[in-house]
Amino acid sequence: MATAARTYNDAIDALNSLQTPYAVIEARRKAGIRPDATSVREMRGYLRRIGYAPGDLDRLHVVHVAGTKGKGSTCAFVDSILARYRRGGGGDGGGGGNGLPRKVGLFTSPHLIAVRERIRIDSAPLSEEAFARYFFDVWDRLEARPDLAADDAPAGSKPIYARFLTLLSFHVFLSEGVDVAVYETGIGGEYDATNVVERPAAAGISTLGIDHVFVLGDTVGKIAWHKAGIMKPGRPAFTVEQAPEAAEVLRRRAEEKGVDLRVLPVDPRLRGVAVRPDAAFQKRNASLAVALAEQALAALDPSFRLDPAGPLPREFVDGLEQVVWRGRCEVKEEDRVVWYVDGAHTADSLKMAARWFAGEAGKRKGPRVLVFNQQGRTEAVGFLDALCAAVKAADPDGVGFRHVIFCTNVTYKTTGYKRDFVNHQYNPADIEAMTVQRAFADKWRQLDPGADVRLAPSIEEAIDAARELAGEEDKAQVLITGSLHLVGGALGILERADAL
Ligand SMILES: Nc1ncnc2c1ncn2[C@@H]1O[C@H](COP(=O)(O)OP(=O)(O)OP(=O)(O)O)[C@@H](O)[C@H]1O
Ligand SMILES: [Mg+2]
Ligand SMILES: [Mg+2]
Repeated sequence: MATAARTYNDAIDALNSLQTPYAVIEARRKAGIRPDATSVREMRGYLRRIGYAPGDLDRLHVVHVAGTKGKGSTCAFVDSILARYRRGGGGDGGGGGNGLPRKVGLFTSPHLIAVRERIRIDSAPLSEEAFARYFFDVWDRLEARPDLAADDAPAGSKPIYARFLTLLSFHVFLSEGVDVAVYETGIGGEYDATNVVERPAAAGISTLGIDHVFVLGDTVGKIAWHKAGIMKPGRPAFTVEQAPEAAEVLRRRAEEKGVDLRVLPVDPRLRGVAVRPDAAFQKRNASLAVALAEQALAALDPSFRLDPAGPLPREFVDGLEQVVWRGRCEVKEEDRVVWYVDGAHTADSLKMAARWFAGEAGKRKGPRVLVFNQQGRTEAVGFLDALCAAVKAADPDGVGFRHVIFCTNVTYKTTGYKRDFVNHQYNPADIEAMTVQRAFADKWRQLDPGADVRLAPSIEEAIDAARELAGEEDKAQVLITGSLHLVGGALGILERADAL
């Protein structure tokens, strides 16, 4: 990388060069190579190479969140609550002086609209300028000290995409004086890049289910083992009610580690708090967030305690009710279309999304339309049954989706991918031939022979096609779901600008 190239776009190009190519992923899969403890050792090596020791991360009072579903939502709730306590910030919590957060960091994945939204300070995505500057700091430090910690991180090497971003977040937050940072794990927990954090203010495990089977295992128990890896001895840990197999693994792992793991029911203090959507899963996320935010505030001010008998302070209520977490259960209304946008991409979360859409769209007339993709995951064919059935069952006419459009995640018809969405991890030949989309279409025709099933080579063309499907009088009711990349691209197109 030439040192003259230093813009945001240059940073994203450099970052994209750290993606593991499709061929390498395939080779590893075939050889059965899974991540193991070397990944965290490697992270420690890189951390040292960019100038930090794991103990430096203690200054961030990290709230660490793992889980199959609801990680991002839980993190967003915690961030939004903490924002109300920021010194000089939002609510009247700002007057208190000591013991309040000065700056709050938020690290989430994947991104919806732009890479830089994964690293936020005081809820705002890092600016392009700051992202580029910090990005090349880290890049240069890695190159300047190739030999340091060569045992853990091979000399001359660079960390892969997600690990680089995690290192970048530490550099950003420590440089900016962040004193509470909320961290979403990438994949799993035990071997996740974020697991270099040794003394979190609190760890939280959201709802467990099946995802990333190749890396984490094919049962909820095996998956729970990985997620449990973020719990640290002597540090507070929380989870929500889980499937029995998962609950048992979490309990055992907590015991081994000497962690007092608290299993939270839906918090009764949420009664009367308008959490959106008004669904059980979101109340579980909110319950977890309340406990995590309380621990974070207590880490800065040991006298901070919520009244267990309730009610929640205004700051908590506002934080929960006013959270902004885009691409999840979003509704956007146009002249001829109501768009329902949700980034669900696992079997369980797609069921939630279908139920949510069926409930909302059920209040209106107009043809129901599905825009769906899930690139590179053939098992997603199996997610379509529940989606089809849930929407059909909730339709008084028993029709369900009248039109179904399967598209790729290519953003635009003519110019291809937005830079932030370039993905080397999928087989380009499959995208070109629309292999997965064809398999989805075949499946849907079996599930519902009455539906009009189509393919679209890009998100833009899928949206154009959906707009044509509005009834004479009634707006088309369009659910866009299956992939966060699809949803992010769609929001960018619908808003004709970066939705950031
Ligand atoms: N606790 C939950 N249980 C089941 N589904 C959920 C839960 N929380 C959220 N969802 C669904 O999953 C979608 C993604 O939520 P969120 O971004 O919070 O999850 P995540 O764990 O960060 O997922 P990702 O794997 O994309 O990082 C939501 O739009 C919603 O449909
Ligand atoms: Mg995931
Ligand atoms: Mg997420």
